[in-house]
Amino acid sequence: MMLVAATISRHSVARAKPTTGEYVQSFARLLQRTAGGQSFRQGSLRLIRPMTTGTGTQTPPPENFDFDYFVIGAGSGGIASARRAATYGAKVAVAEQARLGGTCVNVGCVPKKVMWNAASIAETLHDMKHYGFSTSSNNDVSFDWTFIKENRDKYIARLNSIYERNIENSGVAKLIGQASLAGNQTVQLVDQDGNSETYTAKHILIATGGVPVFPPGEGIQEHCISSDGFFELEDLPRKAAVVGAGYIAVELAGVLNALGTETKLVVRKEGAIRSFDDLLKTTLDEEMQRAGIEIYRNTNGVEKVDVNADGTKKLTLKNGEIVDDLDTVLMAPGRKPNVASLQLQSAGVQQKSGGYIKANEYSETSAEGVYAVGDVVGEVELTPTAIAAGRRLADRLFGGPQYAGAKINYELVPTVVFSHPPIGTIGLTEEEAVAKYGQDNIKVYRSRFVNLYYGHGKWNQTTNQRRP
Ligand SMILES: Cc1cc2nc3c(=O)[nH]c(=O)nc-3n(C[C@H](O)[C@H](O)[C@H](O)COP(=O)(O)OP(=O)(O)OC[C@H]3O[C@@H](n4cnc5c(N)ncnc54)[C@H](O)[C@@H]3O)c2cc1C
Ligand SMILES: NC(=O)c1ccc[n+]([C@@H]2O[C@H](COP(=O)([O-])OP(=O)(O)OC[C@H]3O[C@@H](n4cnc5c(N)ncnc54)[C@H](O)[C@@H]3O)[C@@H](O)[C@H]2O)c1
Repeated sequence: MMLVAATISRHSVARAKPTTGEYVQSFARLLQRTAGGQSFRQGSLRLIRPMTTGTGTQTPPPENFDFDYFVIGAGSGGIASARRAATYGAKVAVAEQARLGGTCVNVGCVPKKVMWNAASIAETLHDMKHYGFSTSSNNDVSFDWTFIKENRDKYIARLNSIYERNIENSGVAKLIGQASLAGNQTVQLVDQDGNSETYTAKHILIATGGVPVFPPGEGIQEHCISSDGFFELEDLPRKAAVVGAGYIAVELAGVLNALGTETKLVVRKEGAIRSFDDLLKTTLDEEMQRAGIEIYRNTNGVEKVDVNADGTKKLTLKNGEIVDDLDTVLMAPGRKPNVASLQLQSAGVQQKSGGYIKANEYSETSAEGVYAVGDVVGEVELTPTAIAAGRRLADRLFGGPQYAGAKINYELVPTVVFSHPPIGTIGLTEEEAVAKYGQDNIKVYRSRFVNLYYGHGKWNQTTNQRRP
């Protein structure tokens, strides 16, 4: 019993040493609070009873861990892994500091796809005349950004609730707060009021995802938004610059352009999505321009952002070009791992280039009993890979001998860019294949054809060109 109190005083913040009874009550209160009053599956929690080892490190005996599995981050990978582990009867907790569902649900795939759908409808409306449709005499179709934003936000709130129910129905304990590693097999959780609790777990999964980055440059941090900010926009921008050349840049530039924003895409080198096959990137480049996106090439990036007297923004690019009169500047130069709050060093978790967590194909980090999946490991930053890695890890840890070899393979992952038009790819690019197998061992088959959608009406048979 003394040992319980010792754990509390060691880990809890700004509190008098409680008695065991107080501890049990406070733990029960925390569970009530974090689980929204819902009860966990019977027997899913135990008291912390630490032992002092010869080195002074307190390590609970295995049978006394609070949880079999403590997952940090309730995003794509974390929730999938936690719920899978619970199906095997493991005692599981998932800690989340923000909204359930993580990046994909709140500021990623889901709201992006809602906007991609809106943009696709705008394009269909544009094409309708080729199919015999017409509107009233002035041919006007209006678009209400506020309407789509409010409905999108409501949909996401509904998804947050569905995630909450799914977690509860799986018997996983939901803990709200910021989690960090606190030494061997121990996690500290600080809630929004600053209260801190400590939990022990046999296995700890880090699934904390990533966050957008801003490149260095005068005025960039203050006057630009990231993809997170895009989903907070209250109005459709009149004129916008999107800086970046990856998935997010081309996807959001495509949405803005299709919905009516005068859109500039600013890339550092010759074009966008440079890691994709040449056929894909050149076709997309042509299509983006045809749709009206102006591409600023070989800019080397943004030097600075100024605000004009009328509140519009001016971009000065590193090649000297100016992009002026902008009401929105969206920065999409990549993301970084969300590790700042984790105290990785306290458990000996090593990082690699870019700050990503080093994890092997079994999702094991350099610290025993600590694992990492999803964007935080910086392999293939997609929702299905985070889910697959999370589930395979749970299978291996809790699913019995038939899953002893379960691991994640990041090769041959299909991927789609929700550009306009969308593009998809899987496996090596031609360039990578040549580098790997030699030019003589590679055969390339190309097929190019006019989609029937354009064949009728939109295709000018005389010039053999697409009509606007
Ligand atoms: C704009 C955009 C569009 C995208 N579109 C697609 C798409 O179409 N298809 C696709 O496959 N992928 C897409 N992605 C990528 C996809 O969202 C991510 O790959 C995926 O969400 C990664 O899942 P994760 O579990 O690694 O992390 P996340 O989903 O980011 O979850 C991490 C969670 O951990 C929480 N957290 C972080 N630190 C702590 C802490 N210390 N304590 C407690 N909680 C913590 C975070 O709040 C977050 O909820 C998109 C991303 C963006 C930004
Ligand atoms: N459809 C999807 O599946 C989807 C959609 C969005 C995001 N994602 C995932 O999220 C990840 C992050 O997306 P992202 O677009 O932020 O990153 P990204 O790594 O795909 O692209 C970032 C781009 O910005 C460029 N860049 C870097 N620094 C720059 C600077 N200072 N100025 C101008 N450009 C600069 C880079 O050259 C790169 O092309 C993606 O890699 C992808 O895995 C997937």
